[in-house]
Amino acid sequence: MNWQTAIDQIQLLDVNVMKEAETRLDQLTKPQGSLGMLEDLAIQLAGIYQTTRFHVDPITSFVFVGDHGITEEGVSAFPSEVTTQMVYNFLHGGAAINVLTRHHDVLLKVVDVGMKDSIDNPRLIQKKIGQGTRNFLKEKAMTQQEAIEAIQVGFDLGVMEVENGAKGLAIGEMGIGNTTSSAAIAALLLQRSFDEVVGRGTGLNSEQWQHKKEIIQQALQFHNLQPNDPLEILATFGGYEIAAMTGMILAAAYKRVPILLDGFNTGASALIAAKIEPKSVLYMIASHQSEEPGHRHMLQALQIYPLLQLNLRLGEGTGAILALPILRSAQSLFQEMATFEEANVANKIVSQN
Ligand SMILES: Cc1cc2ncn([C@H]3O[C@H](COP(=O)(O)O)[C@@H](O)[C@H]3O)c2cc1C
Ligand SMILES: O=C(O)c1cccnc1
Repeated sequence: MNWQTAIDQIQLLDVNVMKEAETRLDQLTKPQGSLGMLEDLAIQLAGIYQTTRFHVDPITSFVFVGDHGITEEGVSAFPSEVTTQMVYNFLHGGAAINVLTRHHDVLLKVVDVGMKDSIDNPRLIQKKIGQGTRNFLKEKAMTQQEAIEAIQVGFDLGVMEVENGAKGLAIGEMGIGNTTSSAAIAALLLQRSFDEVVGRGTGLNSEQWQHKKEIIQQALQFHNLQPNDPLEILATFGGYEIAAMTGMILAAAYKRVPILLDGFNTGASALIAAKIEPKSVLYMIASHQSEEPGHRHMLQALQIYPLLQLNLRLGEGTGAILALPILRSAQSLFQEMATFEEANVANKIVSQN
């Protein structure tokens, strides 16, 4: 299915099931609202799945990989070769996302959407659209057609995963230089200052951070785009992996499953998805708030609230998997707690006089 056609079918959450969930939550043996955001989560999940008997497992975690031409400008603390080196690490099971997905029983899939190099390994899903993006200080990172195709990659993988039984999707990325792409997207879409949305990525010092801000400022001036054309913004400043994650978000909304976001780069994909189809936001779960300063502003603009704040600044989908126990807990509490009536617990304050 073409994603541009499919998104017209994205629906709102089921408000009737959400009301049913809310009523049940208020009958459970706890003061009303005392499970805080876990209650909001249970209600959101019921609305997404259109049933109060929802199950969030199995969840599949995707890492989308792409290289970035903007690395020529010295915007990352690491050389761009690290993208490929980390893909070998993913394939051998040694990266943080490998450990977390193993620990939490989640299937991990790694997708080459736009690496410079190619790795011939059956465990790497081959969906290369281009060999790294172009340097967006000088030209558009991708053509609109490339961006559309990269969105389709993520969309198709998401749809297929849900059709094969996944009840939820988690996204993450690997691509040296991609926080520069995401910061440019955020600066434009959020209309915020460079100090607010440009961070230190993998660990720039103050001088390098200043340089990164200047590069982004120059690039924004050079392309001079308006904030109302998400595809053009994505093509100009984005990456193949950022586009593919946008596609997977749209697929989750289309197939009515939750999409667990991670940090700053998934946030950029989410901003683009929200501009393309605002209803997609209803299916998003903000797992955590990253150390990248712009992430907070992204989540605020999307009006989604992070479950965790662990000072993570890694990516790969790590924060998404760390939030999974909270989703599972929300589900179990909602479905297994006794009601006041079942447990014979008084649910009204007894007057003292
Ligand atoms: C060893 C290593 C593992 C990573 N895993 C994720 N990232 C993260 O850092 C990169 C973005 O930061 P910047 O824009 O500063 O290059 C992305 O690949 C992101 O996923 C990593 C970075 C490194 C160095
Ligand atoms: O917030 C993130 O996900 C992040 C931060 C720094 C580098 N890469 C990713």
